[in-house]
Amino acid sequence: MRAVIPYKKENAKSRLSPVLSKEEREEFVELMLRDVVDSLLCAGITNIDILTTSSKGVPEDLEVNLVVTEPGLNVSINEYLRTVDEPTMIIMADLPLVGSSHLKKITSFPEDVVIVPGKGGGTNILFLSQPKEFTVKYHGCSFLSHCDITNDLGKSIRIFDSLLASTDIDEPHDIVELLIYGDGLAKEYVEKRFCTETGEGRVKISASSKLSGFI
Ligand SMILES: Nc1nc2c(ncn2[C@@H]2O[C@H](COP(=O)(O)OP(=O)(O)OP(=O)(O)O)[C@@H](O)[C@H]2O)c(=O)[nH]1
Ligand SMILES: C[C@H](OP(=O)(O)O)C(=O)O
Repeated sequence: MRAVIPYKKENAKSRLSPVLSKEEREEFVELMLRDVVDSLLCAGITNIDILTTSSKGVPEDLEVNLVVTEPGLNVSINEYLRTVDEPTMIIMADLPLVGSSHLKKITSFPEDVVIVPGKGGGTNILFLSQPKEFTVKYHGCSFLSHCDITNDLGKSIRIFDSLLASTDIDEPHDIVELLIYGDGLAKEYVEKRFCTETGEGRVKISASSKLSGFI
């Protein structure tokens, strides 16, 4: 079994630009990557490929294999899948709330394809028992696309339903979940910059006292 993490550091997480500078986002995405790698290793998944647009963006101390590709998420993953012959987990780098217990559970299901939905119709994790046959289609409503692709292949499917595994950190309000439920490096990073604001309705983030203003 192996895992592949698509990873682009350059100008990462542009949707967080209202609350983090380019340098901060690039620092933050690296910490989220470290959290994801840590969860994989804790789950016993040690064969980890990072599919990256530049080897310079990946910390040298991580125990991973680098696969450097041209930009383009779908094309690079689909090329990669043609080269693998064992069950493969495609896991995004922006999942600091995913824990080893989720990953162990995901790899224990008997279905051909396990999908962890992402917020807003995305796909956070795809676990493929036969990756060579599968073609991914990220962006748009990729969750439904991946269900359709699985059905068209005549494969069985399991949807893994989990708040923490389904929370990808894309937009400023996602940082609330990281502040509440996180326990890794990415959580430490946001704790220094933001705090939670409680009132009526959902918890919000605001800039911590060292920074100014509400978000
Ligand atoms: N290898 C590779 N990975 C990518 C590419 N684009 C995004 N990724 C990774 O794919 C995953 C999901 O991407 P997004 O959530 O859209 O992340 P992003 O592109 O940094 O964020 P936005 O700029 O806000 O869209 C993350 O792990 C990214 O690091 C790419 O062109 N190539
Ligand atoms: C890559 C994309 O990520 P999102 O933009 O939903 O974070 C998806 O899951 O299809």
